[in-house]
Amino acid sequence: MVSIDVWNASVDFPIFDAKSRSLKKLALGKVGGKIGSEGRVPIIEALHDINVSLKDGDRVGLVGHNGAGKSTLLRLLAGIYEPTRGSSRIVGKVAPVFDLGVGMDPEISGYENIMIRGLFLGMNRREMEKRVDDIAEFTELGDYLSMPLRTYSTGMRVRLALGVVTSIDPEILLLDEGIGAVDAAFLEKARNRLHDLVKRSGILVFASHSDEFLLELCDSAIWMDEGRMKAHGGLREVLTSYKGRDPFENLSPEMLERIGQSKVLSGNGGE
Ligand SMILES: Nc1ncnc2c1ncn2[C@@H]1O[C@H](COP(=O)(O)OP(=O)(O)OP(=O)(O)O)[C@@H](O)[C@H]1O
Repeated sequence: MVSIDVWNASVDFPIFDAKSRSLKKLALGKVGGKIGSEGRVPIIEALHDINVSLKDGDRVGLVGHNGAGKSTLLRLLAGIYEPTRGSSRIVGKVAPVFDLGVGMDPEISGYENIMIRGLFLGMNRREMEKRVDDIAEFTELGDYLSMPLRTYSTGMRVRLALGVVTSIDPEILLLDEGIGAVDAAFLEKARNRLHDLVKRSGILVFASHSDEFLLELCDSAIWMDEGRMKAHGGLREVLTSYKGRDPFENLSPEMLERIGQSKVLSGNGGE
């Protein structure tokens, strides 16, 4: 059984080379975590007193302004960051998808990169060998898959990365919004694969600024603000408080169909 538990966790980043004048300016800014200082070294408190308990089947969206702590929280949930204070326990294999390009080697071929990236995301060689033809077909890269990755355009790299990411079987899937950067036509094609991926995942946590993606993939949400959890609950209610308007209003008929009528009617994502 997969689960993530975080108790009273904080994550600090001490900044050893900060300049005092620019720091004053930052403290007045609207975005980012809280900057304090212990002794002479300024500390960015990226996360403060976080309590989360996630179990199999949870699909959680992470929302909040730039610098609110979403990516840091994802890294804490992945076990990449240890809490500076408090504690956490992660049960299950984590697939962290923070940057589609991570784990790609420009000097080796597309085929070899499919393998390497799959291993990085927790699959084994046999599992990847079974999937490679399907991924190759999805990317539509044809003979390019035998060429070194450095010869690819940005969009071609994203196709490859999305092909691999959507082929894995994750117990805990942690997604940062990089997937939003793909061109619309290809994203449309990736959409079904993305849905299937989420269906196969035990736990999903997805940081995104896109209502549309959140509505499609999540049913609950956490609102981060200055490193704190400002709200945690049903997707509709959290998005409404965060945005100041109901995201379910004025949805296009296609969108309504995509996210499912029951989710809209239940109001809180069926919680
Ligand atoms: N490695 C780091 N060193 C120092 N400070 C950091 C580091 N990573 C994040 N921070 C700080 O922690 C705070 C939270 O950053 P984080 O990247 O988690 O925000 P975010 O909500 O993901 O933002 P965005 O929506 O802009 O991606 C910010 O104030 C940021 O400056």
